[in-house]
Amino acid sequence: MGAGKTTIGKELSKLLKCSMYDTDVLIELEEGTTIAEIFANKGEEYFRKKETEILQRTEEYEGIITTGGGIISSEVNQQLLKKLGFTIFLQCDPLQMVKRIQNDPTRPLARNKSEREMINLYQSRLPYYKESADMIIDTTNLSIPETLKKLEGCIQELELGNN
Ligand SMILES: Nc1ncnc2c1ncn2[C@@H]1O[C@H](COP(=O)(O)OP(=O)(O)OP(=O)(O)O)[C@@H](O)[C@H]1O
Ligand SMILES: O=C(O)C1=C[C@@H](O)[C@@H](O)[C@H](O)C1
Ligand SMILES: [Mg+2]
Repeated sequence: MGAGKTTIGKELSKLLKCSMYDTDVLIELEEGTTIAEIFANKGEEYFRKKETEILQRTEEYEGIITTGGGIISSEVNQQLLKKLGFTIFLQCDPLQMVKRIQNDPTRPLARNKSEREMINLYQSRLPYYKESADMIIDTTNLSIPETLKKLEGCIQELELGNN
């Protein structure tokens, strides 16, 4: 959460001239309300069910799919991520992410949480992020343009390796 998936995904899609879909945005569009409202009125379990449905449906989409930070929390999503495409994990020092998102009202799991609780959530997810990734990009201390440049370089290397 707060690693920059949506921000970087959007920029990368402009650079690569391809489509970009964000699972959080798709959920909000389909539900006609915000994630904060979904969590408040229907609960996290409902949100997670919707998230899996939307992730499954991205099989039909071409381009960049950016996901919610908790997408790897379920085994079914982990399997889907492996199956659906090439998965990139934007790794970042958790303290940097906490600073960006702590108490952000749009992120229900970041509200009223201490720094320690946020870091614990990240640590509990970390093995699954790593297992689900085809490529890991460390973005710690990188600005948005620097992250984009690093990502672009890694993708180019990969394309050269595949040719
Ligand atoms: N490398 C970066 N350096 C500084 N700020 C950044 C960086 N990447 C993203 N941000 C900022 O951090 C905030 C969170 O970014 P973003 O919404 O892209 O994260 P996310 O990974 O999509 O989070 P979520 O898992 O909640 O969807 C935004 O305000 C964004 O501008
Ligand atoms: O890390 C998480 O569990 C979340 C991250 C966001 O992208 C949203 O999907 C939602 O706020 C939950
Ligand atoms: Mg996002």
